[in-house]
Amino acid sequence: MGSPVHRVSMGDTWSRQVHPDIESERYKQTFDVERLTNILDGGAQDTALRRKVGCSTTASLPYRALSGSLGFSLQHIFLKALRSLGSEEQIAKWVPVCNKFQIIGTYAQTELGHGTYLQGLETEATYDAATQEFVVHSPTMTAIKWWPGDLGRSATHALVQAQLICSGARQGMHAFIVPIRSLQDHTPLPGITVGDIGPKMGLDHVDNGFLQLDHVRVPRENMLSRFARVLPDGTYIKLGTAQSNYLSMVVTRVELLPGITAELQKACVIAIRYSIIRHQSRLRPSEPEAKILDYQTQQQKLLPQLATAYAFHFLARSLLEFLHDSHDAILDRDFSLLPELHALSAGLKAMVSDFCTYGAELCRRACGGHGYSKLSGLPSLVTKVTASCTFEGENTVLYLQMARFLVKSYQRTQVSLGPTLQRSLPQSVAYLTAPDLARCPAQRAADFFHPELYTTAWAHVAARLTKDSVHHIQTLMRSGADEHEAWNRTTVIHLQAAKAHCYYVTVKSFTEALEKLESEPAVRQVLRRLCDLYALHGILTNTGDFLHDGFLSGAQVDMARTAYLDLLLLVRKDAILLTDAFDFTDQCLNSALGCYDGNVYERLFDWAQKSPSNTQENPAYEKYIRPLLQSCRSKL
Ligand SMILES: CCCCCCCCCCCCC/C=C/C(=O)SCCNC(=O)CCNC(=O)[C@H](O)C(C)(C)COP(=O)(O)OP(=O)(O)OC[C@H]1O[C@@H](n2cnc3c(N)ncnc32)[C@H](O)[C@@H]1OP(=O)(O)O
Ligand SMILES: Cc1cc2nc3c(=O)[nH]c(=O)nc-3n(C[C@H](O)[C@H](O)[C@H](O)COP(=O)(O)OP(=O)(O)OC[C@H]3O[C@@H](n4cnc5c(N)ncnc54)[C@H](O)[C@@H]3O)c2cc1C
Repeated sequence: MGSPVHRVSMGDTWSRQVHPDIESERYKQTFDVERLTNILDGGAQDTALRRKVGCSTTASLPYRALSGSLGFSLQHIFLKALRSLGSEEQIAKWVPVCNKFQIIGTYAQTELGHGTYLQGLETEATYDAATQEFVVHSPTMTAIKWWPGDLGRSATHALVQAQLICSGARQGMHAFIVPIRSLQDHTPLPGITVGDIGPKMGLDHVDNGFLQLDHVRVPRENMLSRFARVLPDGTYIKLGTAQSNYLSMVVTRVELLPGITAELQKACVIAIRYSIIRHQSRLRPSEPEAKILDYQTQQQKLLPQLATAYAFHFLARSLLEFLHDSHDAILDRDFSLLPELHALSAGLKAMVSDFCTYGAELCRRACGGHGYSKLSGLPSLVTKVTASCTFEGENTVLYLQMARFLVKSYQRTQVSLGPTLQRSLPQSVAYLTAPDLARCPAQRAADFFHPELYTTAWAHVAARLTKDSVHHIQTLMRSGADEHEAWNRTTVIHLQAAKAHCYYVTVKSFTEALEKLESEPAVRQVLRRLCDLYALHGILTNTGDFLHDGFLSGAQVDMARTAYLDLLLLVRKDAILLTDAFDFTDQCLNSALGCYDGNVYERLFDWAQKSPSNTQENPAYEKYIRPLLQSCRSKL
């Protein structure tokens, strides 16, 4: 019995019955799907709430909970920046008008010439004490704000990140609320040149725009002043750190994780359901054509992606909890947790978006020709999730921020060892001072089904790569390179260390989530297999890192592979139920391949016949085809 949300439509006959191939996969329930959905949502009441407010999937709830009715849009990012960087008075003034959509906000930071390097942003906000205003200006063409979402046609206000100039000095990047369109007729205000940046790879529903500012004046009160203030006479009061005004990016990177993960979850649902319906070739000449999910290579393509989608769900939840636990302290200017929060938000946003993009494309390719059809829902999903590798911070740059944190944490262990250091090292890098196993203790394949064993293995590799990167820098500096050159010539190793650390954090958060499921043995067992699969898949796709110093032997890699291949068979049995638990509606999936009832071919044919090219006159016939055919006939 499917969950309530999945009553199949009462349309055509084929849409009234669930395809027997899918039905048979749901018949053998080894765990309660609805219970798993509840766990993903955070409880049965949360599932009911989500279904009631129309959230499409379990990943939506953290979003909705965070952003209220706004969903994840630029208005949400504008609001988040306001709450992070604004004073209580500014929050009280601007949040209500945002929530009532009396204004439409966007977050305008990136410029034509700079996106990553924030210290290079050129937009200026010069304080004029005579009028107590800031003059916000684009001094060069490369200073034009470029990319902000909803700026092209929609936004009425922009949160403009600009270099503050006051007290005769440049004070660095600060945030200013700048009205850009009239609330009466939506026309650009004086000094504002605004428009759309043109066609993009995807996300066509978002009007990314440009904004050129020509000496636009805004009142002193429009500089967000939680972490810095400008007094009426122009005196600059610093209340935070140089990077305090970067806080809203930290928050957004964390809050994007559920939405990015949902794209991989959707891709898995579509590709796995399709792989049950699609029969192609024969496993044995004497048998009927096989479900393609029964081929080990198809399992190898899709099931680690399913495991990743679950791993990232629990990772996102863990990081959201860390954000909630630390955010209030940071707003109160206790920045002790900010370095770790920044490093985690940067590195994990990079990893989640990288792997969700890779996984979504793998799911698309695993559907063969129909995966290339837009009717599958996969091409637009891939182009959408691809954007997340760039927006909110380009991934390489963000991995390097994580690496910077690892290097600094390790260098602290080099200067002073002892119990006080162990306590003071941030929790996510505590393994840097933990006693390190030189060799993996595994004696047989089954040993790799122990979370402690593979978590330790990942910690070992992350620690080794971090140490390698530090030693590489030190070697280069001993040979005469300065710190900047040494850093740059080590960034390839930094990236390896950051990625291994992110994998370790993900495995750890998944195992910790499982520890809380003692009262759900059946669900816990199926999730445990996914955790095992995620960890072992990572080891087997990075065996070099584990073999490098002999931590794993070749024989042990063979054991891990045996365990992994056995897991594929076990997870395959529950694959459909695990995709059902994400609780996507057919409408949300928007896929002829991924519908709950599995009637793929009927939908493909029905949707194809309804596509515009089949419902409108053929524009090419009169102009090209008929003249061509006639001219060829006349020559016969
Ligand atoms: C798939 C779809 C899913 C969802 C569906 C929704 C679809 C529609 C919605 C789409 C939403 C997208 C909206 C997108 C918005 C944007 O893209 S906004 C713009 C984002 N831009 C960036 O992220 C810029 C990236 N660059 C930076 O963050 C910084 O320039 C830098 C790279 C971090 C460098 O910083 P900088 O100060 O220049 O120098 P460093 O020397 O590296 O750092 C100095 C110290 O500061 C610390 N630090 C850096 N950043 C932060 C931070 N954010 N918070 C706290 N601390 C920070 C850094 O660690 C250094 O500290 P020490 O090591 O102690 O010195
Ligand atoms: C769909 C989409 C929506 C967006 N929405 C917004 C928005 O709403 N508001 C907003 O302000 N911005 C937005 N952006 C802009 C986005 O934040 C920037 O594009 C992003 O931060 C990357 O910066 P960049 O474009 O300058 O890339 P660059 O930094 O120029 O990247 C180009 C290459 O340079 C490399 N590189 C750069 N610096 C370094 C370094 N220090 N070390 C090593 N390699 C480096 C990068 O790794 C990359 O390979 C959006 C972008 C997209 C694609």
